[in-house]
Amino acid sequence: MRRGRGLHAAGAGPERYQGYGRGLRGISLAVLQALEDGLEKADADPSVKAVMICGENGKFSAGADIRGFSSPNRQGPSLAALVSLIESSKKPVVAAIEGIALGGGLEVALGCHYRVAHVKARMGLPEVTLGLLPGAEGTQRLPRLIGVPAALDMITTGKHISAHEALKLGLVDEVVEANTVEAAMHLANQVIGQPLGPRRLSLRPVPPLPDTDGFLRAARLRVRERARGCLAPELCVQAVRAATELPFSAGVRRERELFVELLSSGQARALQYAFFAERAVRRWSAPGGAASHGAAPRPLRSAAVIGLGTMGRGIVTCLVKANIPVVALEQNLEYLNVGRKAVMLLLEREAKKMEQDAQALDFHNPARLQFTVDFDLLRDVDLVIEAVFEDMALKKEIFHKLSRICKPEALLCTNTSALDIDEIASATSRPEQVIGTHFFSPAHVMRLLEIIYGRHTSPTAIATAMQLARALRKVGVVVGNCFGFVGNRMMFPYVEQAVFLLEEGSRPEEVDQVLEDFGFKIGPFRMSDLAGLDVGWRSRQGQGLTGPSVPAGTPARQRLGRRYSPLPDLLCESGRFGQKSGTGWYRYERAGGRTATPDPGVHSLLAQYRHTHGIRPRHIDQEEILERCLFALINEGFAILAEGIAAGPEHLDVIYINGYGWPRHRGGPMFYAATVGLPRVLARLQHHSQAHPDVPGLRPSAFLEKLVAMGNPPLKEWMSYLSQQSPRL
Ligand SMILES: CCCCCCCCCCCCC[C@H](O)CC(=O)SCCNC(=O)CCNC(=O)[C@H](O)C(C)(C)COP(=O)(O)OP(=O)(O)OC[C@H]1O[C@@H](n2cnc3c(N)ncnc32)[C@H](O)[C@@H]1OP(=O)(O)O
Repeated sequence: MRRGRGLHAAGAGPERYQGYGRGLRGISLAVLQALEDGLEKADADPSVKAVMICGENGKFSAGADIRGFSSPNRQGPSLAALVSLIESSKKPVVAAIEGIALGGGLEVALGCHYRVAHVKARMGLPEVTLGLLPGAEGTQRLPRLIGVPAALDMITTGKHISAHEALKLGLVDEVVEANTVEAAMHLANQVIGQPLGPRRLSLRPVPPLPDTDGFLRAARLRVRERARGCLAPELCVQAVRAATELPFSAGVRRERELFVELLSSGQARALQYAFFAERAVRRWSAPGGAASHGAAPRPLRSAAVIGLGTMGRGIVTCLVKANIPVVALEQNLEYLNVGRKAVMLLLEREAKKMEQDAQALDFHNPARLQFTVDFDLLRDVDLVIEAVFEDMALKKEIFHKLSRICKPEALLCTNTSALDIDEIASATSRPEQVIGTHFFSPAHVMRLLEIIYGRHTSPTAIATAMQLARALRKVGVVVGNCFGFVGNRMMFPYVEQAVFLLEEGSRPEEVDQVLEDFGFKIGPFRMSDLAGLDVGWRSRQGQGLTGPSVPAGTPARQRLGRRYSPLPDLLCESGRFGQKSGTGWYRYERAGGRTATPDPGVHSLLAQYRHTHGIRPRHIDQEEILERCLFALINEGFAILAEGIAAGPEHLDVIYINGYGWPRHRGGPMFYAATVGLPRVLARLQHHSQAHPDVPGLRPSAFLEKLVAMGNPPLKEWMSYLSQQSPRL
């Protein structure tokens, strides 16, 4: 056996090529070149009878180098040419797929005549998640191999499938549990001399459907609806349509045109930014120079959750799914039984979704999941997540108890969406072990975990909380401690603007529509109805903004010298709490219903309100709705960055994409601001601020002003313009 640079060759029998994507950096030009040279050599060498291609380090390939798309003409065409070269080889070529074969990696495998996969391998065409489509002829070969419905599903969702699924679909020829490379070599030896024509996918017809055109039209509508303005899924459908209507070579040309269209759309740039931002936020920094590279997490072998309300139930569910044994605690048996039933129901549902892995959840086993009212059972757990309702006194009481009962190294987390972590930590004797873990509802579904360090939180505690996020398959983002942290703090001015727009003349459904057309999953009013209007009402009462504690004579629409809208309070006072009560900003089919219908009752309440306060309603166009809501949110983002509450704009963007339904193809609010251009964002904020001088949220942040004065630098450089890093970081 000869060994070259990641390239292995056997004399007689199969030639073996290795070297796909060192680590996970994507297919490099060197690998492309090595494969091309090797294939040519193998074809020319009569002693070589077959060829086997495998990956390095147990991974076939993560696909093309995503960072290389900024210079696509260098890498792109040569990958497609390589796939064709493989397919046209006169000797059988077998792919040995271990680990992953994604994107361009799977397209290379599709160029091979046979594919053998390890049982744990995963395959997929995730280009759509990067705003692209499989551009190395994958949209033309895959439907020819597995048919239009299955190919379309893989290409438009980007999902990864298991080796067994791939075998079922006919994507691979064999699945092995032992040595994949040996099995591929064995298969290569067996097929030497067999005709290759039928194995060349480009020569095969696409398997017909009874009504291919109707199927594709329906698919296009379906993906368009799901995509919320993202182009890639729809163009993926068009590329697959080309496979059904055109000869292979014309289909490839169409695929390339569509690829180039996507590449230049701006959405691809946003989605690729989001991909790298999600990885960048894994690196964190905290007070005193502590950072991810210098902090090791503690092991997480067991956990406890306190409080089995909506959040607690979801948190227990994701801990069980992550194989972490859980003690679930409630304050009394009545609440415990209600909570237990709800958790079991959630877990049954999750088990059903997971199908073959359901057994592994084993949640009826008390060693895996135990329900109790006894705090003493928390003595030995590695981690406690308190998830009771937002009441500072209650939380402090619980943390005081925890610091007496739990072992000294236990991580003490509070699931809060706004409360002061330092104040909660002050109730314990070990504030360095206290950290905020802000889960998003439903906690077993939403990917975001906002991790909030307090003044005394130790680097080990932060590292352990990040480890928790990873174990739960969530995106953890480390942020500083302030009211509302990052996500909710940016949300306040956004929602505030939405309500002010209602005062001035808009209707809830108009505002929601504009923001949903922008790409948000749901607009601010539908969102408030879903979350429950009483939550904010209670919080405002607590802050003394509404209710009996407001001093007599306070103007109805003013608090502390700034504009205030009592509209949400009025709704709550009339029993409109959102979905749970059947009425809120919309009306619903029943209490707990989910279908929002514009409510004439709200329209007349608004008319009455404007009349009472002498507001003459005006028509507000879409642009103003967008600008006032989004730029207010972005403006708060700049203030957060300037205060050092987050380490960079990527953190804010990842939080918004994963926790607040911000459209991923717009890259997050700060990326969006960069796309719009900071000078324009500033100018429009100045304009709206002049029109509404009593709204501080519209007053441009000094950091935004500075960035504009510095010539609108690229987002990557923003943080270097802060005169000094905040003491928090
Ligand atoms: C103007 C004229 C133009 C004409 C052109 C016309 C023709 C065009 C032809 C184009 C050919 C297109 C070919 C193909 O269709 C396109 C592609 O292949 S796109 C890439 C598809 N692949 C992916 O999307 C996979 C992305 N990666 C992942 O999903 C995950 O990383 C993983 C592989 C599942 C592994 O997950 P983890 O184990 O959790 O590891 P990480 O995610 O942390 O990754 C580790 C490290 O690796 C980096 N990385 C991973 N994949 C890539 C990649 N494909 N490219 C570059 N870098 C990658 C990742 O960023 C991490 O880096 P770190 O953060 O640690 O620095």
